[in-house]
Amino acid sequence: MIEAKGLTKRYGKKLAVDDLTFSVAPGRVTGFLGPNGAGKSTTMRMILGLDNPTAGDVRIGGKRYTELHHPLRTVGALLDAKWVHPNRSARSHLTWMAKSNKISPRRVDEVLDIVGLSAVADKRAGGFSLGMSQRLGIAGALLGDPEVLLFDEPVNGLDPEGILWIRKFMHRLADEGRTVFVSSHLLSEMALTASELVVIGKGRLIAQSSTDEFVTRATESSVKVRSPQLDRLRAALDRLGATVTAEDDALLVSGVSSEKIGQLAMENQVTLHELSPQRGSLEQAFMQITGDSVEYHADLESEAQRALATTN
Ligand SMILES: Nc1ncnc2c1ncn2[C@@H]1O[C@H](COP(=O)(O)OP(=O)(O)OP(=O)(O)O)[C@@H](O)[C@H]1O
Repeated sequence: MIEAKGLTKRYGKKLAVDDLTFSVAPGRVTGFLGPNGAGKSTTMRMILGLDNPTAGDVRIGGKRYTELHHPLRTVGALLDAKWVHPNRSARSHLTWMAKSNKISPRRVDEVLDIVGLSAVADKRAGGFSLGMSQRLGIAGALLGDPEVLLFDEPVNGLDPEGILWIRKFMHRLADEGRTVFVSSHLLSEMALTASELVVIGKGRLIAQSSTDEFVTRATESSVKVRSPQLDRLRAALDRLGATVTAEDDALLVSGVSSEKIGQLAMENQVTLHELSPQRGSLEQAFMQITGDSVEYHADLESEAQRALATTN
């Protein structure tokens, strides 16, 4: 469990992280979304004790990072996959990490196996592809068998196979009951990977909710209706004040729930061939929410606060 309360970081005049309060629960993958410069890396660095908050605090399992006796056994992180010394082999890099954290050298072979690098364990890390480097970084994060894992943009630059591997791996870690917090600006990827989202913009919290809720709340929801008596249904919808658009042999209705449309159809003896709520994509939701419109920001911030109030 990660809990941030009023987390704030100021660099000179720049407020990089502004009063962030959110929590990340175990047993699921939580995505950390925000446009470039939103403050994701700064937040992750504060979780890991690499930067001190200007105000507020962030705890892992109730403790600040600096209070953890064996940090690597509590929290593992992949921040930058390319920080490994290029002349070191994967095994010697991990052995060095294990030694300096009092972790049994046996664990090195275990994590190499978990991430599928056993066959290249003695090769120079400098010759690794990005995908292999990411796996090595993840092996390092797993060394202490930690409950909490942080990944900063883990799929950046990976090919589809590498992306799929990371996605499945995150799910596996969450299924093992771990807390998995992963930042990305690849929204469609997050929609497939994360079941929960923490969304920030300009250092501030915009939303914390399930991925489904986030998309439904942020994109205009409409309902597609097909019927052999569309004209009659349309007239009834017009009387109700719904917004109706004709689309091929169907109507797209917004402002009225699918339940209400079904009820209306029955009351007007209209046969329905389709009644399907249309969902927006995570991209649409994200662009709408983090777009530059100040008014919209204000709206969603209060909406986010309401959402938080109901979950607290
Ligand atoms: N050490 C620093 N000194 C001054 N400003 C900083 C420092 N680190 C970050 N910033 C600024 O703080 C803001 C947040 O940066 P941060 O890297 O946390 O964002 P991010 O969401 O991770 O962005 P990206 O997706 O581009 O990595 C940016 O405006 C950045 O320029």
